Parts: sequence; structure tokens; C-alpha cells
Amino acid sequence: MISIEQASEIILGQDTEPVPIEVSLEEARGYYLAEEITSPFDLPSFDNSAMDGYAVCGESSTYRIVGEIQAGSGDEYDLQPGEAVRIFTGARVPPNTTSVVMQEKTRVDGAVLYVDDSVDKGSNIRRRGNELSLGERVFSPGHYLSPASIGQIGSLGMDTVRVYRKPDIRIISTGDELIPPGRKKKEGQIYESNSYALNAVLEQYGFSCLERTHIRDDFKAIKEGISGYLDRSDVLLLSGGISVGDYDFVKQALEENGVEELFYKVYQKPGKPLFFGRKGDKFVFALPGNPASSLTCFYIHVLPLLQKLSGAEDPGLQRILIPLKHTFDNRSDRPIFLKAKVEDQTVTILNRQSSSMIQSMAMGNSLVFFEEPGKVPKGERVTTILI
Ligand SMILES: Nc1nc2c(c(=O)[nH]1)N[C@H]1C(S)=C(S)[C@@H](COP(=O)(O)OP(=O)(O)OC[C@H]3O[C@@H](n4cnc5c(N)ncnc54)[C@H](O)[C@@H]3O)O[C@H]1N2
Ligand code: MOO
Repeated sequence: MISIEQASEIILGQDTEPVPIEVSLEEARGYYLAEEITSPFDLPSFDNSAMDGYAVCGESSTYRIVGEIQAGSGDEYDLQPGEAVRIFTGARVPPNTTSVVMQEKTRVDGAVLYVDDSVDKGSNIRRRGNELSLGERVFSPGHYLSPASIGQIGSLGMDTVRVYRKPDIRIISTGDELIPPGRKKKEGQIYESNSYALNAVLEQYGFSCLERTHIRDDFKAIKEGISGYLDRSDVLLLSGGISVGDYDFVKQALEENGVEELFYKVYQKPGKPLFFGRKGDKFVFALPGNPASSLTCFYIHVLPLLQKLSGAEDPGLQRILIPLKHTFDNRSDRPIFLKAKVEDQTVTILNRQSSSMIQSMAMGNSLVFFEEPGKVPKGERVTTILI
């Protein structure tokens, strides 16, 4: 059985070739850049006012108002000492402006401007190029396009951007005991929920599941189901049937479909019987059927691969250290991910940690990771993954 670190090395060590595509700025959120963005001009590209008020020339307590400049106006003024123009936030300031005085600090009588405070040279002027200079590198390839990144690219005048294509993903859930939510269940049956959770977590991270299906514990049907989906997917996610039971057919069905095993079983809890394989440029994760195992494996192992395939410069969820709100006795023999809640700058490990239970994950917002068993004192800073 391999360690979590070895699993991550295998996943992130896969040679993959993200495919660049061009998208409009409206569609670009959540993609990773496939190009370097450099600034096509100084930003801002002209000195402009940070306030509604008056652009004044020279240091004085009174000025003669000689005009008005609105935001967007190209009007030129050649201000002389003792002169002022009415100006608005974002409007281009005349070249020899000493400072912009906010209107709350002024009084106007006809064409005369009285300034309350002393005029601080250069104040309230946003200088040309003080955010970005012409030719400066703004974003590198692999940069994640957050709303702020989209805004910045728009402010540079670009309406399309080259990004990496997202992988085509399909999901197969397996198990005779499973019926879809909404139907009446019989004795021994349970509702199929993993594919719903997986579909939702894909969307949370900007991916989508193109198709999903459920297949009974029937070797031939599982083998055919895998074959049908694998041809059309970059990543195939399976849930259940990957352990050692007599009806766990997924591993053999993958092998018979020519999927090469990259690893099977990771020394972790939950999610030990995780399978990762590859056929050409297509990847397969067979996730353990227990609901918490399946989602934990997604966060820790599947998501980094999806991000890598999408061209991310730094795949994987961020880990932070947060003080534990209470003492915790970790009795797990395997490195463990515990459902937890970060609140008020501390983290609480929740009750109901079994791999078969998803309630605690639903009430929490994070996973706390412990490598070793033992008592962890209150206040100790513990590795926490926000999900
Ligand atoms: N003899 C052993 N038995 C088990 C081992 C082992 O090492 N030796 N490992 C256990 C661990 S750990 C896990 S995790 C599970 C994983 O088993 P499978 O991946 O084969 O999953 P199933 O047996 O199909 O299901 C497990 C559990 O989860 C429920 N389930 C499955 N699919 C769904 C779904 N789509 N939605 C909701 N719930 C689902 C299923 O009914 C079972 O209760 O194996 C242990 N056994
Ligand atoms: O490793 Mo299994 O995922 O504990 O339940």
C-alpha cells in the first residue's frame, strides 16, 4: 500500500498536455490561463482624480475656477498658478495640477474656490502607471481566473483570453443496493447519493460532469459501461465496488478495458481502497463506495489531477495551520482526514467520523489531517484543509 505523498506524486507526476482554447471574458471564470498577459499600456494610462473636488494649481487658500472636467472627458486645460478646475473621480487631471482637493474641504463663492486645509502636493492624484506599467507581466500561464483576474483582464481592454480546456468527466456509480432518490426503497436498499455529491463537488470547483449512470454489480455490465464512457471522457470517476468483496468487479473490469493501474490502495482513512489508472491520455479514479471516503478521495486526489489537466500552476487544496478548539485523542492507525469545522479562528473536530457517514462533512467546512495517532492538546495548530 502506498502513502498519501506517494499517491500525490504519482498523480501530479503524470505527463499531461493541457489543450489551449480561446474563450470570451464572460465565460473565462474558473479557467487557468494558457498565455502570459502583459500590460498593453500603463495602468492607469493617465493621471486622474481619486476624488470629486477641485484640481488646483499652486499652494494657496483661494483659487479662480476656470472650468470643469468630467470623467471620460478629453478636455485639455493649461492651469496657471491660482487656478482650479472642478473635477470628478476618474477624470483626467490637467498636467500642471498640484493636487486635487476633495469638495468637502472647499467652499465656493461664484468663481472663487476657498480651500479649508493646506494643499498637500500630489494628493488625490492617481498617477499614470502606478498599478501596472506598459509591458509589465500581469499574469503567467496557469494563473487561476478569479473574478478579480477577469476584472483586471477586462481593464486591460481584452475581451477574449486563451485558457486551457477543462477535462470531459463522466461518473459511474455501482452497487445492487442502490436506487435513485425519489423512488420508494425496498428492504436492504439504500439511496444512491455519491454521484450527486461528486457532481456537485465538480461544479463547486468549476468542472462539470457530462454524463452519469448507475450500473448493478454485474461484471459484464460494468465492463461495458466503463468501455462506453471511457472512449468519450478525459477522466472517468467510478464509485463503489473497488474493495475485495465477491461483488467488487470494478478493478477487474478496468483491467479488461486496458486501463493500466497506477496505484491501488492508499494508506489513509477514509478512502483506503482508492484506484488510480490510465489508458492513453484518459484517467480513471475508482473511488471507494462509502460516501465520506468517496468525497475525501475527491478533495485529496481527484481534484489535483483535474486542476493539472486544466493547466493549473499549483494544483491541490490549500493547507493551513489552525489552533484546535479542544483536546483530541486520535486513535486511527492510518493517517486520517477528519471532518471538521473552522469557526472563530479555531477548528473543531466533529462527531460521526465513520466513512459511511456524510452528515459531519455536510455540517463542516474542512478536513483536519493527522499523520500519527496520539493525543493532540487544545490550542495546538493542526493541518486543516478548507473544502
Ligand atoms: N474485507 C475487507 N472489506 C472492506 C475493506 C477491506 O480492506 N477489507 N475496506 C473497507 C473500506 S475501507 C471501504 S472504504 C469499503 C469500500 O468498498 P467499495 O469501494 O467496494 O464500496 P461498496 O462495497 O460498493 O460500498 C461501500 C459502502 O458504501 C455504500 N455506497 C456505495 N456506493 C454508494 C453510493 N453511490 N451512494 C451511497 N452509498 C454508497 C454501500 O452501500 C456500502 O455501504 O470497503 C470496506 N470493506
Ligand atoms: O478507508 Mo474506508 O474509506 O475507511 O472507509
